[in-house]
Amino acid sequence: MNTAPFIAVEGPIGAGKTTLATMLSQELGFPMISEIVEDNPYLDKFYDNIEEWSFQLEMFFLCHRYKQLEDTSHHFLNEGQPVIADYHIYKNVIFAERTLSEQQLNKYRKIFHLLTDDLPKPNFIIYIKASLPTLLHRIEKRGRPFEKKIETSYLEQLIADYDIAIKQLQEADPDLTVLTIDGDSEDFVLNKSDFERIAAHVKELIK
Ligand SMILES: Nc1ncnc2c1ncn2[C@@H]1O[C@H](COP(=O)(O)OP(=O)(O)OP(=O)(O)O)[C@@H](O)[C@H]1O
Ligand SMILES: Nc1nc(=O)c2ncn([C@H]3C[C@H](O)[C@@H](CO)O3)c2[nH]1
Repeated sequence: MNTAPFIAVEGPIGAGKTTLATMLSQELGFPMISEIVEDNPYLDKFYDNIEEWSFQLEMFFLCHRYKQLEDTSHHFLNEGQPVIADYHIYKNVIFAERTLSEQQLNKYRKIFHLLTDDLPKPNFIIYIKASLPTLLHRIEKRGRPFEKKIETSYLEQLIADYDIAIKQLQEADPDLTVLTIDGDSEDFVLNKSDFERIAAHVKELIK
């Protein structure tokens, strides 16, 4: 079990996870681990045809995150070095439940548990909640070509899935601290005082 702070920034697609995790990593001086996007060979295909490519994509994310968290455990957390990540490993399940068929999901769950049960889990989650218009605006602003195919209904479902999942994680682990940020009203990119308030809150929590 890791005792050093392990912070995960979470929230639906485009909520600002990577942006906030990067800013906090600089502010706190913690190394950051970040998910693979541009070099992911399946994302483009997946958004073209979710049914056809979901198993490949979910397995790709799972294997990539597994390796990253194993390395993080060896090199940082086991050495008492705090870490910040722009994802929580449970994100795999949130997406898999939304994208896989029942049969695929049964197989996936077994592999997920085999791979992740003994991995270090974050003791802090910064959950960026944001509404559909905010997410659509940020995804458009970021301009990844393959994300132009994202359906509004998919995003809407993920917003609801995230609320449920964060609650479940909290209920399952009394030692987990969740800091929820209103991504619609708090603008940590353009408003310096918003970021300073979030950073001060995080510093207080991990003291
Ligand atoms: N609080 C904010 N105010 C304004 N713009 C923001 C804010 N947070 C993020 N952005 C912008 O929104 C876009 C998406 O942010 P980012 O890539 O950090 O999201 P993400 O949650 O990591 O996305 P993904 O789920 O795809 O990994 C970026 O262009 C970023 O600059
Ligand atoms: N299906 C699916 N499963 C995941 O575990 C997952 N993690 C991230 N993503 C998508 C969201 C962004 O478009 C892009 C970058 O975060 O990748 C995922 N998609």
